[in-house]
Amino acid sequence: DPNQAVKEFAREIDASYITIEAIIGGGEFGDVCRGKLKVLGSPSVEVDVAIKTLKPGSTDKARNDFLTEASIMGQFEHPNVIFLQGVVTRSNPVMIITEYMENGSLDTFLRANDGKFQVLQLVGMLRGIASGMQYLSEMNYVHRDLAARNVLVNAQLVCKIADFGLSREIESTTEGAYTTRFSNFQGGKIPVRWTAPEAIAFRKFTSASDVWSFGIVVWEVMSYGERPYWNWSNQDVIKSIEKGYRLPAPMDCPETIYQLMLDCWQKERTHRPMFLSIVKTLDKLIRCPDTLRRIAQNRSVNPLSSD
Ligand SMILES: NC(=O)c1cccc(Nc2nccc(Nc3c(Cl)ccc4c3OCO4)n2)c1
Repeated sequence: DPNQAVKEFAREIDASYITIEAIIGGGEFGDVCRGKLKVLGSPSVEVDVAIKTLKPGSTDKARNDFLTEASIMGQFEHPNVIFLQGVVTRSNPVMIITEYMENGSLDTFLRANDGKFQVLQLVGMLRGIASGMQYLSEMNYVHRDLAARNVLVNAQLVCKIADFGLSREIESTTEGAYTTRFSNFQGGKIPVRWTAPEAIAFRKFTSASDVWSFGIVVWEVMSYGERPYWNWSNQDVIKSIEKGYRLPAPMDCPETIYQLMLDCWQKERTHRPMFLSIVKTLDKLIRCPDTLRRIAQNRSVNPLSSD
């Protein structure tokens, strides 16, 4: 029962403890705002928070789907997973309150800062994402939609996994991130260019398919937010991957990081690394920066050409 779950895993916050300061984004259910939350027990102390509001007049199903994200988020506690402060459900609008991530979503942040970070900073972001995903996989949570757009960045460049729940933000364009392959989400709006072949073909979503998506996130980060497979159609992406094509190394990408991507994109899911080993690999590269000096060749071959 979604209402029971949100009571069990999410603290009820009185709306009088919340001050909304600005609208910073929008989503499927309503606005995303920046604001302040009075700290319980010390009302003169306030913390920065992000506030997701459910647009008034939403159906009970939309309310349940909206609050499912909070029920899931409320079960997690990890430095690389977005922290839930609580929910407002006893007054309108219904709200989800989380820690505030100053730099917003990772894809937008990277595009706005193209070329501005050292490789070591980019690898540090990836290490955080892998660590958050290792924790979620240990909690037996399969994300199904790991992508740079669903990772948030704070002022210290710490990356945290966000966007939990059954429903998914639905892209407006047909060729957006999500494509309908089945009638409802349990296989429905699939973000094809981030999704492992077995999950596309027969809905086999596992932590190993999340590892495939992580490989695409690595490519997105090293490409400063480039769109995976550029403007290719989703069908061309599926056909090319089936023929063995893989994304080329981004410009100036270390050989070891490109090899990690290729490992995550093994066709056989049992041959892909686990998140635990990915974190260890990234830790070794960060401890020995010389291993990041050798740059991968930036070659690309058109996979659909007849030859
Ligand atoms: N354009 C933006 O959305 C934006 C811009 C700048 C900073 C943030 N920052 C930001 N920080 C934390 C969370 C979110 N968004 C978010 C998510 Cl992803 C899931 C659930 C939830 C949220 O807020 C409250 O409940 N955002 C978001």
